[in-house]
Amino acid sequence: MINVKGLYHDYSGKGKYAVSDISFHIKKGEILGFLGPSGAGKSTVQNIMIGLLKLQKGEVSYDGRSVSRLDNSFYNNIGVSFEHPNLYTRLTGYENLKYFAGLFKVPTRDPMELLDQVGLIDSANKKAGAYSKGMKQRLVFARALINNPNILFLDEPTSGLDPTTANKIKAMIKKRQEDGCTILLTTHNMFAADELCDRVAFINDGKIVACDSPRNLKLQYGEKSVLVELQEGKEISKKIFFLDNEKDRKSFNEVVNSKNIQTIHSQEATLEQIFIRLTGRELA
Ligand SMILES: Nc1ncnc2c1ncn2[C@@H]1O[C@H](COP(=O)(O)OP(=O)(O)OP(=O)(O)O)[C@@H](O)[C@H]1O
Repeated sequence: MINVKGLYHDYSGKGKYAVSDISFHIKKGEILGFLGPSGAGKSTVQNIMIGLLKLQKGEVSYDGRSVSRLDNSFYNNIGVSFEHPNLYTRLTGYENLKYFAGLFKVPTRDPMELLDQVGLIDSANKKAGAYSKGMKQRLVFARALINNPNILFLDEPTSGLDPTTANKIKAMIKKRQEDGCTILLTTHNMFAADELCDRVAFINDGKIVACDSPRNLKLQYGEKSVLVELQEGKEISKKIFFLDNEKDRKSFNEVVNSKNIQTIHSQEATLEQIFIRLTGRELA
């Protein structure tokens, strides 16, 4: 569906690339996560993909059609939710959605229904300028869905939201996916990436360093280990056994046979631990 090949971008024009040799694809109905720290190049790629930044070198295509040849019909079918809200602050939440709905030449959603779904129905008639940061973010998210897009670009859709609201937004993203929408989700948040994405691309210093499903990344790069709580006399102790290590495996077997085990937990690597292992950098 979406194909990106050998993408480079140089803001300075002096051969200093903000992103270089970026290649990936997104299948129809798939959620691909872009996970990386600030300045890694996530927004640069996203902006080239939606035509906000000019394509300098490489290819970006939608069903075989190059981004440099896209017309208005493309914009009728995409939804974009940026991290930094760009809203009409003097218009109410409802008016913002109504205004944006009017820009599309395709059937649009009922603004009130969307405001309800993102938990803003009680603030529908308040000016967007008086909204809190999290409310603005939800309004921008609702705006991205107003035209029932086939392709969604979401930048940090759940950052800074309380868990209940974040779960609502995640459920809406999943619902869009079930309806066949293809989604690029950009985030620093490994939990959001793990929960929502079919595949995750780790991006660091303008390059993709790994791209696979969260499960495969964990299997390929994580260390398999188990944490065991043991009762020894009156004492309870904890031990970690790394299952790729033969000596640890033997000791683990002995412990299992000793019947002193209170609890066993498998220790799965997190996407952040794998990111650090691959890049030497933290996500935050
Ligand atoms: N308009 C610009 N002019 C010059 N350099 C830029 C511009 N925008 C981004 N950059 C640089 O390009 C690199 C990649 O930035 P980008 O914004 O794509 O990263 P990001 O991963 O999206 O970061 P964040 O998570 O903070 O949004 C950084 O070194 C940044 O300083």
